[in-house]
Amino acid sequence: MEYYPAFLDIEGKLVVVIGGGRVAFRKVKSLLEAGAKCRVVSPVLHEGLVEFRDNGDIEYINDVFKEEYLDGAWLIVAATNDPETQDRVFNAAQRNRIFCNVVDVPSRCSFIVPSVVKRGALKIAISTSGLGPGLSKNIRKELEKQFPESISQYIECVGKLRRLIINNLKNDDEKKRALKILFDLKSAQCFIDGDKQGIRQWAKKIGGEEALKIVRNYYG
Ligand SMILES: C[C@@]1(CC(=O)O)C2=NC(=C\c3[nH]c(c(CCC(=O)O)c3CC(=O)O)Cc3[nH]c(c(CC(=O)O)c3CCC(=O)O)/C=C3\N/C(=C\2)[C@@H](CCC(=O)O)[C@]3(C)CC(=O)O)/[C@H]1CCC(=O)O
Ligand SMILES: NC(=O)c1ccc[n+]([C@@H]2O[C@H](COP(=O)([O-])OP(=O)(O)OC[C@H]3O[C@@H](n4cnc5c(N)ncnc54)[C@H](O)[C@@H]3O)[C@@H](O)[C@H]2O)c1
Repeated sequence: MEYYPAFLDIEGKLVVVIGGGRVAFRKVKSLLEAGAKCRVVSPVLHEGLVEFRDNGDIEYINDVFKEEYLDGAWLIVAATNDPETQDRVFNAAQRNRIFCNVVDVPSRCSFIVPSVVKRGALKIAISTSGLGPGLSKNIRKELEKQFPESISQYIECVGKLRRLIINNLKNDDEKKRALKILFDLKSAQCFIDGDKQGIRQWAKKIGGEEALKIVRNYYG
């Protein structure tokens, strides 16, 4: 299967999760982190989901799957341990043209969930197209070592400096030159190492005093 990778704006949109076990909990957790509204349908709930329910983080329906519970969904996750229910959820989703993740049958997923390295605005999504989810997880752990938390500040700086370049430099060649320096990965290493002098030199080359002011907010 050749998948089309994309990042979804799921903020405030309803995702219906059928099933309330460990896998449902993992999917709900990441959906909530992305700002989705979650409706969980299951007669039994994993302890993490009980906590979400008690905190008012999810809408909980204490019942077995019924098609009407899919009303209003942008996405559906079928995370039960019952193959017949998984089939019914998938068929209803197909009929209604709603993307559906069937956690135990890759061939019945109209979307699959990647493993994700999260470093502020930087998200590195990893998938094996369903061949080895455990491998995706281990690749994530390796990449997390290469991209420590401090890289989040670098990404924030890059965003601000890029706006500065776009707003201030009208000459195409100058803009290109500044963007090339901006995106040079050597500067990422300066942030990882806490190399203030390197960061200042980088900023100065990009946009002089104005750029320096921006990075000073992060590194004095
Ligand atoms: C990435 C991650 C995202 C997430 O779930 O948030 C994710 N699975 C994760 C972990 C994980 N899943 C499984 C294990 C045990 C080891 C192993 O089997 O490998 C572990 C490891 C663990 O739990 O430690 C078992 C498993 N998974 C699927 C099946 C069904 C099958 O393959 O037939 C079975 C067998 C069930 C059984 O045996 O009954 C199916 C899928 N799992 C996917 C995603 C999609 C493909 C992703 C890709 O393209 O790589 C896909 C197709 C559908 C989907 O779920 O979207 C998350 C890691 C998050 C992280 O920590 O970074
Ligand atoms: N995709 C993945 O990442 C992944 C990882 C591990 C396992 N799995 C597979 O995912 C499935 C779920 O795993 P789990 O560990 O969460 O299982 P689990 O047994 O902990 O949970 C299953 C849940 O489904 C609910 N349920 C059963 N029938 C239902 C129905 N008709 N309507 C609503 N809810 C119903 C149960 O109440 C329970 O809460 C299993 O088939 C497992 O093999 C997938």
